[in-house]
Amino acid sequence: MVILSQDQNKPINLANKLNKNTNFTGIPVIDLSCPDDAKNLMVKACQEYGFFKVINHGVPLWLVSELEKETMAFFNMSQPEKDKYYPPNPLGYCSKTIGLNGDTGWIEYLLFTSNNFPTNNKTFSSLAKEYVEAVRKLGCEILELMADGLKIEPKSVFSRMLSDEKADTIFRLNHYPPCPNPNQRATTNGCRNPIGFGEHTDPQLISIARSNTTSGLQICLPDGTWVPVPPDHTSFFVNVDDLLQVVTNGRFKSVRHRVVTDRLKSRISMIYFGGPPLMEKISPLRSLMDPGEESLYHEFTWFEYKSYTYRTRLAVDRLSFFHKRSHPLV
Ligand SMILES: C=C1C[C@]23C[C@@]1(O)CC[C@H]2[C@@]12CC[C@H](O)[C@@](C)(C(=O)O1)[C@H]2[C@@H]3C(=O)O
Ligand SMILES: O=C(O)CCC(=O)C(=O)O
Ligand SMILES: [Fe+2]
Repeated sequence: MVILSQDQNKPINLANKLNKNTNFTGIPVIDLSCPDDAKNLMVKACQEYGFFKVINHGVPLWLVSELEKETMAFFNMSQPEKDKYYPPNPLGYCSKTIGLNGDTGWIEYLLFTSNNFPTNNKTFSSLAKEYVEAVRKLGCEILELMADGLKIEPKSVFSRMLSDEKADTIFRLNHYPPCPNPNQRATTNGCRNPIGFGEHTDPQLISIARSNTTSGLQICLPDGTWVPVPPDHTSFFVNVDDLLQVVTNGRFKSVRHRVVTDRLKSRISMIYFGGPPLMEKISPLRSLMDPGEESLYHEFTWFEYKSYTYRTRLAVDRLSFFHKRSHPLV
């Protein structure tokens, strides 16, 4: 097992010291050029960790690196220039504050929807649009493989929610500047590295992330151990989000994750959040459940879940509010 040393992101091997997760062999890697293997390995990864990396994904690398260049150019602008796109409300530019409920991080970001780009730079907005469309298609392909791997019909049972013209897509460009000053190194929950983005689960169905070569992303394993995700700028990292946990009646796990900053290097990440139409009703899929199996969650619309989410702090376990055992009468 690998965890982070106190000062830096240097991994230290504690496999013999902690008797936890000694069978964690690293982030699952799914090769999309072999769909028959991919669907089974994906289901396993979603059940065990709610997280995996995809390779041979088909998203053109030129598009990814051009968008990264434009993103860097945006964040390299002067603060007054960037502040023209502030406040996010909820879409736009923001620095240090995350959400509206008191969360902060060593981060600045741009948040927008697929057809609502906040800056007036034409190259930047058309690259972002093309990128979001390519990653949305990748998301549909991944969700179809998941349905296939779970042996449920139709294959589009999950992906139709991302391909719907009313799908609630959010796109986020994050910049984590280097954080050299120990006084600014806010720490949380036993994490001794400065926090870029505090721990949370993503509320949507799936999130698809790509970052530059700087490390920082960590995921929480089911036993509570945090493990670093080695960066890979040519691949995508896929998170199971809260809604996918609900529709699979808890078979897939929504992954808790966070980002720590680096002392010297800046980190850029681009994340597509695939949400369904706001009025989509979310509940466990009957076709997936065993005979006699009870639904773990109350039914809700994505609008209800999203509204609740945006009223809560980042680290809150939001799904428990909709869990029948925690709230039998809701
Ligand atoms: C503190 C918050 C930021 C967030 C909305 C929330 O109230 C709780 C969930 C957060 C999150 C996490 C995943 C995505 O980055 C995000 C855009 C989302 O949909 O939920 C953010 C929200 C945000 O940054 O506004
Ligand atoms: O920057 C990252 O890699 C992850 C950020 C994140 O979790 C988010 O934006 O929801
Ligand atoms: Fe996230």
